[in-house]
Amino acid sequence: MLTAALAVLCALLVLVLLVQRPAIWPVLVVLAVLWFALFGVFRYRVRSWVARWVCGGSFEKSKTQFSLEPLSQPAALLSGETVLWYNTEFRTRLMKGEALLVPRVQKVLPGLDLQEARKVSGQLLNLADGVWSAHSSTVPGEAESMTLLVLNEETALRKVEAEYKASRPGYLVFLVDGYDDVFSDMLDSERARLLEGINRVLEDMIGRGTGFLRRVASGRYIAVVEERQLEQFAKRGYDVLDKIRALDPSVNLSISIGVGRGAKTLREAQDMAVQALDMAQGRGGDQAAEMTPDGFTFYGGVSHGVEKRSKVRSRIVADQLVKLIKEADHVVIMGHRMSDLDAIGSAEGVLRICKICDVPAVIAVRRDATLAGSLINALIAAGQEDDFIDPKGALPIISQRTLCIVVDTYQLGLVESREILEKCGKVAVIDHHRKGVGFIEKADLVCHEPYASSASELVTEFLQYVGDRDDKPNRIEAEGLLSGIMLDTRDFTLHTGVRTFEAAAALRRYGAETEHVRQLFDVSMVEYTTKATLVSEAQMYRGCAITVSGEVAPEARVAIAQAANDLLTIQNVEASFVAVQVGGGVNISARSLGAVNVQVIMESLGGGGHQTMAAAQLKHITPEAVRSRIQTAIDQYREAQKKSGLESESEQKKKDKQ
Ligand SMILES: Nc1ncnc2c1ncn2[C@@H]1O[C@H](COP(=O)(O)O[C@H]2[C@@H](O)[C@H](n3cnc4c(N)ncnc43)O[C@@H]2COP(=O)(O)O)[C@@H](O)[C@H]1O
Ligand SMILES: [Mn+2]
Repeated sequence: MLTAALAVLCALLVLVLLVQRPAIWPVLVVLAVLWFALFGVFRYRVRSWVARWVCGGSFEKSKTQFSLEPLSQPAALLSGETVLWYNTEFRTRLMKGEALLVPRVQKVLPGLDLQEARKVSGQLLNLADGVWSAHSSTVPGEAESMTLLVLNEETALRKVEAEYKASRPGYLVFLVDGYDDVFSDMLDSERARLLEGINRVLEDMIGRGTGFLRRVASGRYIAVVEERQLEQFAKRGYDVLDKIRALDPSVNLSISIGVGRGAKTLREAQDMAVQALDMAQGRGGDQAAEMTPDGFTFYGGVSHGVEKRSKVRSRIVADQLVKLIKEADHVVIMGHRMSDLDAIGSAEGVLRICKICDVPAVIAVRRDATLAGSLINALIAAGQEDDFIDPKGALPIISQRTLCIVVDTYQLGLVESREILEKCGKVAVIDHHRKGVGFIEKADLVCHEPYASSASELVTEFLQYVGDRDDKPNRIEAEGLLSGIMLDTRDFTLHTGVRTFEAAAALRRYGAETEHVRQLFDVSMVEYTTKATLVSEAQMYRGCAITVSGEVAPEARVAIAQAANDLLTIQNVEASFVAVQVGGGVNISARSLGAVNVQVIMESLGGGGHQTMAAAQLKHITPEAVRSRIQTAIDQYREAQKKSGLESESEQKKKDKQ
């Protein structure tokens, strides 16, 4: 700064002199020529004079300088950030042989950060077509600080490192979704054509690299490839999913892919791939799930899943559940926070199984924070008040022999009480939600069926395999289970399979009255008016109805979910999003009729759920900001749909009009 100011001052003085005394022009020219000539001849000397001036006489021609000069690595001496001296290696390898007078170090070594270079690991720099590690040590002294900089060329080493990383093995498992269902009724020739198509697509995908692919069972393949190839797959969003789907759009053909990436060993990569496949399947299939040491990443999942469930498995799980219950001293059953009719209905069904097994059991529920108050009240009125306990009240009865049965959620973060879960010696989980991250690990029994409509449907099936003929739920319990099914299928309009109706028929046989079930859904006047306002304020965006609102009455929170449901009954609404301010944040309920996967959209906002019913809770944000986040998420989803050839009807119509 000071130098620059002095230079400007000198230039100004010379200018004034030249104007005042034009006669000195020739003298100035001679002086300039002399300066350049002397500088050319003595430039190395000048540099050493400057170095001596700054470093003191002790460096120039000192033993230190003589020892640094022949060093095989480039070395330089800096004052502050100015290069005062450098050895021959530095000049030839980093300055292309050019000798610069006191340049700034960042000019010679772009990107150098002296603080970084001072660390033990040094700083990696890309310089002169190579990779260098820079190490420095500084003698403090503010502007007069002295720094010794030494550089090591690591180009070859880094190439080996990059190659090592790029050639690490990754493991993939491919599974054709619902293989038996898809191929069982097909003509042999048709099956052969499709299987050949799948083989071709997968061989083409894997064959491009150095890896290999093997078919290990019907509809199941494994592959081992290099990391560089996995990087390409991820970059292309696992477009193999689209290619498989496109093989025959008239059949519901899709695959799920589990990928183990970044593992230390091949065995670990295989374990990760199997876990990831489980995740992809648990989320409804037709997607790729990558597992790395940092967690899961999902690709695809824009189409409908294929049902994959067997009654045999249901019976096996029922037997295992009974065994666990009989081994326990107590059973504590709980659902998710802000429990609903499915959580309490299925919990009550499990409680009936415990009663059949003659093991003491209770449902832990916060009665001041539930959406199933109508069902709880009906059960209390029927004399079953002892079935319920506040989560805190349940803690004293829990021992290492106590079994905790979690229903209607698999997520650790959503359970009614984490303390109960942690205190119980054993845990069983019964859930129907598509899988996301954050699930309860190390459960002794997991019944996770994303193809079931509800937890109540699963528990109704178990009840058919437990106890004797007369050991059945009573009328109110059956109505609770039926209300759970009706809640999650939106009165049998969505997510229903043959087994949903079989379960409903069984509940009817146990005495469930549909009129009573309907009454469990009755709303208060404030809930109804809140819902009506939310519905009336909706705006359309790319086939989706979006409502954004400020706070609603706390006792009318269920209206958020109900408004999202009701918006779907409006023509041309493929999905609905109701965003309402709750404290400093915003809660969103999202619903669809199946053509749009709202789980994927809500996941992009940090929430989750399943294909037709999902939600998210955003913190520290205004409702209007949420509107634009929802719209961006819809845009991204629509683009992904377009890429997969699964454009929605409304989007297609809009295009046709243009
Ligand atoms: N952060 C999250 N991460 C993952 N998954 C999440 C998250 N937040 C919510 N979810 C899941 O998303 C779906 C939808 O939730 P929702 O709040 O929009 O709707 C649930 C209830 O509020 C709603 N409901 C309860 N009682 C009634 C009623 N009487 N009438 C209408 N609607 C009602 O129904 C939804 C029940 O969902 P379920 O428990 O999953 O069956 C949900 O899956 C969250 O778990
Ligand atoms: Mn629920």
